[in-house]
Amino acid sequence: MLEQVCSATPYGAEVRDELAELLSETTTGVVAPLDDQAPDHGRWASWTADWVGRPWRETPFLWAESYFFRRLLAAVGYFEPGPWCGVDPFAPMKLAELRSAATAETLKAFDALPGLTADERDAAVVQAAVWGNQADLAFQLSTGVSGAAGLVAGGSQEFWSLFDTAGPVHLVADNAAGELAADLALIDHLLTTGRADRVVLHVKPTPYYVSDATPADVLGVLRHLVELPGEVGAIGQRIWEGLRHGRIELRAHPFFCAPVDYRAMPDDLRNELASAAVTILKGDLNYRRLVGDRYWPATTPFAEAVSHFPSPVAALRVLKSEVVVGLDEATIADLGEGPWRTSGSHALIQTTRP
Ligand SMILES: O=P(O)(O)OC[C@H]1O[C@](O)(CO)[C@@H](O)[C@@H]1O
Repeated sequence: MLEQVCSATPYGAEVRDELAELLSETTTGVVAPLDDQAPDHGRWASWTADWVGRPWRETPFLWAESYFFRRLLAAVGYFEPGPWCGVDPFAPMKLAELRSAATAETLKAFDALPGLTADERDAAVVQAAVWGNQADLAFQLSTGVSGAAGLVAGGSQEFWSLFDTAGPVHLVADNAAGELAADLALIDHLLTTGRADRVVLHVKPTPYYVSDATPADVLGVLRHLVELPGEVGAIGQRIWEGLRHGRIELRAHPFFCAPVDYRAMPDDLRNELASAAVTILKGDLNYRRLVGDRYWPATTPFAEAVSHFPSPVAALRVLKSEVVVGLDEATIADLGEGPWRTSGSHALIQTTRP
């Protein structure tokens, strides 16, 4: 990943040296504190206090991944006044993904939506939002992604049955490019079918996990959509208007890049999500932060694992890590010992109300 970052942007020797030091520290060294004065310094000081000075290999994986991305941004001068201030080191990868043949195919598929029955449309937009999560650049770098084998839990009907109360729907997004386009199509469907009268879209405040969506990526995807013909262009236009008129709100709370799970949500975010009719959480990392990043027995009830969450929840996720709950014994027996938990070949839709 660090090599990709170096070849995607012509950083000078100083930045390249910082990245080389980060590689050496994270693979063989001990955790160093942040040495920048970015506005989030104080927050990170409390999240890192327990781990500074300890070997990286002893730190919890969820924490290590997040801190690695925070340190990577510092190393490329993202927070310091200078030429690289605010320059997203992953932007070239995200742009390439948005312009790729695979994304073009995903977007083209949305043109079929108007010709489907209402039930088929319901199923198609949920399916696109779930499997869009396969397109994840950090994951592709670490595994080389495989095909889609099937859902291990839930389905479109279970998902839609959750939308029977008034109030805003919150969607906590994951990756940019094709996945975000599918999420925007889902938001459009929520609004056009009257399942939601307002949607709040949460993205990351700063670049993260290579392909995670930031506000700049939302604009990039939206500009791409509105230039396309057909239904996908119409979806882009409606989302654009939704943002202009407040039916859709965009947020980038700092907690979405925090190295801790959702049990530690700060009060402002908790209070906001408490008013949600439903919160939709996309992707593997959000799932790990939702249920807790632990090797749970897979039969642990989903409702039990997410009982701390302040609103009804729908998790849409491709499985990319060992963490999974809410499966039944028969499904686990069918899946057997293979790499289904981590290969990206299986997905799930899980819902619950508090
Ligand atoms: O983009 P997503 O679906 O959150 O996936 C991110 C996942 O990819 C990895 O970074 C690498 O497999 C996992 O650690 C992480 O949970």
